Amino acid sequence: MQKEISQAVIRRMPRYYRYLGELLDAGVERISSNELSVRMKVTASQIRQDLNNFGGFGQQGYGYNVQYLYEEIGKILGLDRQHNIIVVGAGNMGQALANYVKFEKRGFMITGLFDVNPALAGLSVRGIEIHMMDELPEFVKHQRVDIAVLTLPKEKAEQAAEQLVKLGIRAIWNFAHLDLELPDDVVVENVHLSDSLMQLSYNIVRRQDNE
Ligand SMILES: NC(=O)c1ccc[n+]([C@@H]2O[C@H](COP(=O)([O-])OP(=O)(O)OC[C@H]3O[C@@H](n4cnc5c(N)ncnc54)[C@H](O)[C@@H]3O)[C@@H](O)[C@H]2O)c1
Repeated sequence: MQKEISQAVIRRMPRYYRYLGELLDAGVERISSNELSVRMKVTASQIRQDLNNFGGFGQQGYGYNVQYLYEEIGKILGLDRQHNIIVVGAGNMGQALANYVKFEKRGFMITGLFDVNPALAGLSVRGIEIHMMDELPEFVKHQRVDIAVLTLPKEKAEQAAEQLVKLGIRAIWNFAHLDLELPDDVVVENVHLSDSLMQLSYNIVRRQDNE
């Protein structure tokens, strides 16, 4: 059985991946955990500990091979395979996500948008068609869907998620403002930009109070 890795470690992985990608673009072939720690502002021991969860990857006296580490972390994060995505709720947020081309570079392919507003039927965003919700069962029957993105009003999110789960979708990237609770075999990532904004606000206030 695979060793269970803590979610805290997993949450740090995309950041390693991003930094290593930047190093690769800059032509850096190898890096020590000390150098990486200075760039990333985390301790070298944290980096070693994190990467040891997956078997290390470093060599004593050599450091890390950037290309190798980048690819290995990519595999850990499942970026070595294609994920087909549908977007449920083709309003501002849904269309903005569909317009973002960089997801494709990482293997996340948006294959369809879905909505209930008949005014959007048959329109497309960057060549990706907007379908009506009642077409969803047929779509899912013919096309593999790995992830559903929820960008519809909060009040409609729970019901839509249940429908998606019934249709066999096992991963949900939820942008609606509620924390979805779904069966254990469904993975959910709730994204709340406003949480991040409130965190920023807290730090602004704290700084002002200390001035
Ligand atoms: N998580 C975040 O950080 C974040 C940031 C911005 C917005 N949001 C949330 O994202 C959601 C969408 O925001 P928006 O600005 O794009 O809103 P919007 O009104 O522009 O778009 C919502 C779309 O969902 C469609 N819709 C309504 N009911 C539906 C259903 N049952 N099935 C499918 N589609 C349905 C509407 O017709 C509309 O096109 C909202 O819940 C909003 O609160 C979240």
